[in-house]
Amino acid sequence: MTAGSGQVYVVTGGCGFLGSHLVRMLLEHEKNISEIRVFDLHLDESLRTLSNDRVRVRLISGDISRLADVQEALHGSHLVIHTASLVDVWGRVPASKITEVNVTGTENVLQACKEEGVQYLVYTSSMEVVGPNIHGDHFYRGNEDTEYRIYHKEPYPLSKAKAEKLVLEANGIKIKGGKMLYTCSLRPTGIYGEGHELMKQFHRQGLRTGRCVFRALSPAIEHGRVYVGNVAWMHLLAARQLQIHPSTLGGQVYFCYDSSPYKSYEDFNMEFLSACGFKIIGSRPLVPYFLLYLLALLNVLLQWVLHGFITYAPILNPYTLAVASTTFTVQTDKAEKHFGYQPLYAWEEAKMRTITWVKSLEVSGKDLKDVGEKSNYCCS
Ligand SMILES: NC(=O)c1ccc[n+]([C@@H]2O[C@H](COP(=O)([O-])OP(=O)(O)OC[C@H]3O[C@@H](n4cnc5c(N)ncnc54)[C@H](O)[C@@H]3O)[C@@H](O)[C@H]2O)c1
Ligand SMILES: CC(C)[C@@H](O)CC[C@@H](C)[C@H]1CC[C@H]2[C@@H]3[C@H](O)C=C4C[C@@H](O)CC[C@]4(C)[C@H]3CC[C@]12C
Repeated sequence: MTAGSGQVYVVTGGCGFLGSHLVRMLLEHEKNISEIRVFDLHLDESLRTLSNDRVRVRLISGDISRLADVQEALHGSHLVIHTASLVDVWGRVPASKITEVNVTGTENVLQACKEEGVQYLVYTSSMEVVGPNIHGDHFYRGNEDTEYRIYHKEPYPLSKAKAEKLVLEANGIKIKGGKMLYTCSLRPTGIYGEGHELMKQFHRQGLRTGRCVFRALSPAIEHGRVYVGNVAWMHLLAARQLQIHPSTLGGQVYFCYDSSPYKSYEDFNMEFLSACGFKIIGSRPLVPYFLLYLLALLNVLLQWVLHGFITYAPILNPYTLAVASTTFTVQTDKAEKHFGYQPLYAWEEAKMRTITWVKSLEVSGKDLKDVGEKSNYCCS
């Protein structure tokens, strides 16, 4: 197939953690495309070099919350994978900004699909549109049909739930050219893998404490995690099959899953950090929950006091503690049944790829210098 004879895909948020893996996945495994438009507020110029004689990678700088930017990016395209989002549960940005990007931005994508005659939209949603809620209701090996007391108060999950609802309701609407728009929504659980910003923070934090991770969460609380490569693969397959079987996938939601083990958030992270000599201290939480909650409240107070002077957004706050302390695991085969999804990467490979990347953080030495670590000190 010569360049230019295939389809044009738009990946919003294509320079992000998931987005950049998705662009590479499309380049490697999707033979029906001739152009990938990477639409993002913050461009990663290295993606431009991924163009080859078959597929052009075109970087488009734009703001998803500006309709004109989105219309221009979607003009003449065939399909949109909408991953752009402000992922913030730490109070880094105002709630209004999260709504503007995640909800208004999604409205703009839908409006642009309608006006530009783009027939297919795959939306990157999140487990958070379901939970966990702050009541501590566990979601244990649940699926897309599991009843759950959904309760959102925080801006981020609220925005993802609103955006997903808009996307699903838009399935089947008439668009320019008399065609119909087909949409589906993918709900990843906690994504891990090469480039995960939060893992970088945990690594840096661990270096500051002599490669010791002090257990704060009960090991009995399980959190579903999914490898970024498998999330990208599921998006590719959903995009492909939405075009072939729109009545099957249209208006549907799918949890993203693979064979990553069910573990507590901390124990799962140690699967990678232990390869760098990190050790987790304590077989059960070292501090009582009420003390952790008080620390979380103190962080909220400090964030409020420092607001306007500096952005104080520590990992621990009442919301992240509640989420981390509530089991949320999925067990489903809906994506396999509807569009033949099977994880592309087995757990062992996903683990080794992630370990290789975490180890590269050490080789870069930047983290070590930042925390003044002199050697590979390992706590006893
Ligand atoms: N990371 C996870 O654990 C996780 C889990 C479930 C779902 N998700 C979802 O996956 C998607 C990608 O998340 P991620 O972890 O890769 O986050 P990320 O922050 O790495 O990527 C988001 C991208 O969106 C871009 N963006 C933000 N605001 C924009 C705007 N106004 N206009 C255009 N682009 C904008 C950012 O520049 C970034 O490149 C999001 O929709 C998120 O809700 C993430
Ligand atoms: C300070 C400790 C208690 C520390 O271990 C807390 C971990 C906590 C910051 C994370 C635990 C679960 C994470 C969330 C989960 O993986 C799913 C998410 C959905 C996604 O759409 C956005 C990110 C997140 C909310 C993710 C954020 C970090 C955690 C709360």
